[in-house]
Amino acid sequence: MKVSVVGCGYLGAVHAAALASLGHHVTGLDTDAAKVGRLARAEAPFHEPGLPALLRDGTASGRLAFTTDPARLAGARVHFICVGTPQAKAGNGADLGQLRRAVEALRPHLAPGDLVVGKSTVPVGTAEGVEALLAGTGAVLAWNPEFLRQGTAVADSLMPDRLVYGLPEGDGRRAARELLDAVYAPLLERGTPCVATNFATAELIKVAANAFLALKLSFVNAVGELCEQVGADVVELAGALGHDARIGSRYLQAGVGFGGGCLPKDLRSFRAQAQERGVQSLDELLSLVDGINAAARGRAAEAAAAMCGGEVRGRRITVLGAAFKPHTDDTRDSPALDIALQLAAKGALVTVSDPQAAGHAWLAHPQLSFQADAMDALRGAELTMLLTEWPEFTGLDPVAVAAVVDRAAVLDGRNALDAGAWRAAGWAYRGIGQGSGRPVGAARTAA
Ligand SMILES: NC(=O)C1=CN([C@@H]2O[C@H](COP(=O)(O)OP(=O)(O)OC[C@H]3O[C@@H](n4cnc5c(N)ncnc54)[C@H](O)[C@@H]3O)[C@@H](O)[C@H]2O)C=CC1
Ligand SMILES: O=C(O)[C@H]1O[C@H](OP(=O)(O)OP(=O)(O)OC[C@H]2O[C@@H](n3ccc(=O)[nH]c3=O)[C@H](O)[C@@H]2O)[C@H](O)[C@@H](O)[C@@H]1O
Repeated sequence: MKVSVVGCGYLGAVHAAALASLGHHVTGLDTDAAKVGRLARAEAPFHEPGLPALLRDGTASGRLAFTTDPARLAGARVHFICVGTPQAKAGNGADLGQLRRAVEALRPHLAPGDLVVGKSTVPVGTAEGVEALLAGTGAVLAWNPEFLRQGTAVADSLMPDRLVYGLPEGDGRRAARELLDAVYAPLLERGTPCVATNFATAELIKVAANAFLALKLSFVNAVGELCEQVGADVVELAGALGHDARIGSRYLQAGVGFGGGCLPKDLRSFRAQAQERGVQSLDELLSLVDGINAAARGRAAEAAAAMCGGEVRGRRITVLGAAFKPHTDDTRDSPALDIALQLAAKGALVTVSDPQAAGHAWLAHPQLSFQADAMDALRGAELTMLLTEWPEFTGLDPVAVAAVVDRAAVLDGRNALDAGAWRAAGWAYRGIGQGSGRPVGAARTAA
């Protein structure tokens, strides 16, 4: 089938390439000419494992093209809208400007019977507004939220846990369902569960899923704070909770909290939606989740000060990680960068290393020093902080690292290092939420 994808960022570029791999003819549209240029040359404009191969295959097959010209979307039967819905500059709500402009640009090129499919994450009620914008075109609207994670976006797109269809009331409902089923036929044939519902439920499923993940993370991080005070270990506690199938072990990795372009802004948008409709309990719950997450970053900065003897001013601190999580170059609302900036603001001499995100981060934050190579970044460090658990960092040899730092003290902000191995190599190791009873700040000088 001929389909279009409007907005080719972290979601849209992967969606376009994945649809081409399913056999569809895909044209991707973006307003960013540089991004379109790279995609048209089958180059991924950001780091996403598996995407370069998918782009190369799609381009070579002649089924994948990219453009900045909305007129080239005419003739496609299904149009996926994947533009950004960031947090508005003022308040917690989402900024829907990209969405409105994308629909307006697409509108003149729609034909009766076309299906427009919203994939962007939006506040409840948005689809109804988009439907009104499409009036007179003869096109039908559906909302099909996306659940992919950056870093595993290709696999998540091709093997999702479920599909959600928000379908219109009335005449267009059956046609919308049939077209979506045709687009996702290979996934449905494999037995992927599909939930077909109305617009409002589909919109809320998406934000509720992200808010629930955030809730789980803030829960374990708040419990971790108590663990630290009483000599308990949140890693062991979370492992034990995870054995209970009703709780599950995923999203219980305690540390410096969640970040990225979605969980934080979706949590706040959901809050704004609850607030607008007077659902105070949900508003307050989400506000606590957000507050606990912000506090986790502050506590990591405080722990760093404690490990430096109470004061970070003038101390050389190496931060391992700039991306909001491993396997992406995305630094949007990154806990690692936030903590690095908090420490730099207090006068620490911060050097950051990241296998993929250092370039982005350096452009935005010239007050931090960056080193591409982790060992170079660690040379002379008085405190090492692991804040993004890239395998390049968790696989570091603590003996080799101890030989290049000034003080062998490490704060493991993701509880991802082998604590026993680091301690055995002479390191003062501290994990977040791990109240081992060891005196904080008792860093041993490297041999
Ligand atoms: N990043 C992710 O892992 C996921 C994102 N989402 C949702 O998907 C949406 C997009 O997110 P990202 O891809 O992360 O954002 P992004 O900022 O990486 O991508 C948005 C793209 O849309 C383009 N754009 C803006 N206005 C446009 C217009 N009028 N016409 C054509 N292109 C336009 C931008 O240039 C940019 O390339 C958001 O609603 C997000 O919440 C949902 C699931 C996963
Ligand atoms: O709407 C979105 O954009 C996406 O948001 C998240 O995906 P993503 O932001 O790519 O990243 P996650 O893997 O969910 O991680 C989010 C944050 O939580 C942190 N995290 C995750 C898991 C964990 O156990 N502990 C933890 O601190 C990560 O380090 C990261 O900062 C959701 O997992 C996706 O389902 C959703 O589609």
